[in-house]
Amino acid sequence: GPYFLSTTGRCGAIRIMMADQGQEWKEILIDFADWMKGDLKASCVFGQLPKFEDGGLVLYQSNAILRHLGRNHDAYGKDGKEAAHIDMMCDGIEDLRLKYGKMIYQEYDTGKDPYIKDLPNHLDKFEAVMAKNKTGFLVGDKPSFADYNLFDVLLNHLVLCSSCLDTFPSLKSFVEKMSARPKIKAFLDSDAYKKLPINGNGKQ
Ligand SMILES: N[C@@H](CCC(=O)N[C@@H](CS(=O)(=O)O)C(=O)NCC(=O)O)C(=O)O
Repeated sequence: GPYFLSTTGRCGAIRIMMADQGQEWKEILIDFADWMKGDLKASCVFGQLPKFEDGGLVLYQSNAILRHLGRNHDAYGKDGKEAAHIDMMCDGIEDLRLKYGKMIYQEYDTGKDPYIKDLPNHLDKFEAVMAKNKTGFLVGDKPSFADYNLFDVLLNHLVLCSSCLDTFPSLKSFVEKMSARPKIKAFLDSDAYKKLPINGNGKQ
């Protein structure tokens, strides 16, 4: 099965997607001291983790890994139009992930409260898409890699602010339904998941 060298920040959606598909994987969480020695970093295409290996395939870039899993597990839409919309949603989620990461890594103490205050202006966009699609997923009528990506981002934001979905019923229901999927529930309840920090600097 797949094997990946992970960091903390951008592997949550990958793990949840593989868990939901019943895929076993091996994972090495690289610790900061080892990383700072530099030789592993020098071997990474972009000098960054996660690194994902699946048979002979070696991939970097968390969203490319999600798309690879989407293609291989029928989680990339039923046709080109759905795939395009799934790509669009994944890119929108990436924009939110970048904002969240900037706050976490660069300005947590001063930026957390303003970030939480502004958060509804970003979550309302995903609420509208989820409410309009009516299937309980972002695009089409079954989970795509964009759904696993959104689910991970929302779980992280619920740790940051437990009430952040209280005014977004479609997103709240989405999180409840995804959390209740048997293989995801088992994974989220596992010690392996619980011991993982959300972000590399320990802030959440
Ligand atoms: N666009 C890349 C970004 C990867 C990235 O930022 N990796 C960070 C770790 S994390 O933020 O994803 O947790 C890293 O390797 N940082 C170490 C370094 O840049 O030396 C992706 O999506 O995978």
